[in-house]
Amino acid sequence: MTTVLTSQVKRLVGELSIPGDKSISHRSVMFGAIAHGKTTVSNFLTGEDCLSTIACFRKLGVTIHQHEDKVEIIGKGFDGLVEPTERLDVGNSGTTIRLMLGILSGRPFYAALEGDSSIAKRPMTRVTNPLSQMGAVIDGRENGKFTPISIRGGNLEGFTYELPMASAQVKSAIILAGLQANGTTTVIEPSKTRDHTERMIRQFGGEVSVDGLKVSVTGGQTLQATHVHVPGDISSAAFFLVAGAIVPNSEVTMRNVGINPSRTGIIDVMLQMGASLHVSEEGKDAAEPVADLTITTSSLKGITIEGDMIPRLIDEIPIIALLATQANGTTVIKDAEELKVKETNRIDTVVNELKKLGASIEATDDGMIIHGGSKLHGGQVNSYGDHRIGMMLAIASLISSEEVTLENEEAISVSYPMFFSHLNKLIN
Ligand SMILES: O=C(O)C1=C[C@@H](OP(=O)(O)O)[C@@H](O)[C@H](O)C1
Ligand SMILES: C=C(OP(=O)(O)O)C(=O)O
Repeated sequence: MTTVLTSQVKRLVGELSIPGDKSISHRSVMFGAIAHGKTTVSNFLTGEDCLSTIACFRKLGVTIHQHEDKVEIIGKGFDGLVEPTERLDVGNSGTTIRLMLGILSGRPFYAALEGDSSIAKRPMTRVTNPLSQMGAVIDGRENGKFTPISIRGGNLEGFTYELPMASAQVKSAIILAGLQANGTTTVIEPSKTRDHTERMIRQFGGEVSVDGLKVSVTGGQTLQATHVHVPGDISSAAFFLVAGAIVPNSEVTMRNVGINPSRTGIIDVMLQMGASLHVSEEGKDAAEPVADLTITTSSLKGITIEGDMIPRLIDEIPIIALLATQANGTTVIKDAEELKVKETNRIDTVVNELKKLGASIEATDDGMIIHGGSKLHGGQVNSYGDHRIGMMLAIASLISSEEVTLENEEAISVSYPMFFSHLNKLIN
């Protein structure tokens, strides 16, 4: 679908309640399914990715009731999962397929997994290799590299694995397998990635040991059902943080946003660039910290973003690139090769689409260089089916001097179905 976006907006003012965190919503269903008893979830994200996770676990025999953002999962432990009679369709969701492979690797049955045309291009050996080493039998297209993937789980042996890339999905898949393995499983990360899986193991009464970049679990633990209140998604809030910073005379407040330190790179980077961003009313929402965020328009300066900062803001790089087009000076983003294996190659799509609107931006092997101070003009842009690219372009349009049309706008409902209604609330 093609849509005409709103351009030349004078100011954004108001308050938003940001929908639930996508990573935590996926995990709430998965942990609810492998725990014993009735897990209840509130503020669940009803984005398409999380609905795919619910659909897959129903096919694995789990009873799940969902009404809007309330979910109930009747868990019967790992042993309660049954062989699915149909393929498991993960839609557009990398988190669903990779974490689910971790769970299935210890189950004594066969399952086949597939997703959409974007999932078909995303690398799976990063999870299938370590899970095979632990004892699962996995195959897939092109010698196991891509979907469709088939898996027959089995008796797993714990091991120690050094992650070749900073990936919370791979870390989580191995930990979920480790919970079913003989002995101890240890994952060593190159940089700290989001730790929602580790936090959730504890929330469900399990044990996990974390020592710097080393995470270990012992197999055979029994997890107990609990209540999960999902905090607002900082990756969704990021679009309005940037919008509030670059649309003149704006002031936007977002309530109850998750501020887990493994996710707050966007806050650190915006403050370093000179954004007027205020973090208040900090509290702890069960296992995860939350806060209210207020952004007002300010002048910004270019910076370098690299190293351990990258995993802390990996999904925010498209919107940070837009922010950088409005800063004084140059912003350099390095060490972000992982962007090439997301819903699209996000180095290429960000650079190509922002160029169409007049940005001065170039791709590098591991990131991009953005020269600030660009006046954006109108044009026809495309999300290429990538929700974060679609939302970044909708925010770019707010400061464009002419009409911007967006192709494949529907991708946005993967992570933020109410994105346009929230945006319109701030415009009016
Ligand atoms: O574990 C998770 O919930 C996620 C981890 C990240 O992916 P990688 O692990 O591939 O970096 C992130 O990009 C994705 O949106 C969600
Ligand atoms: C990369 C993302 O998600 P996933 O890997 O779950 O598809 C994302 O939401 O930006």
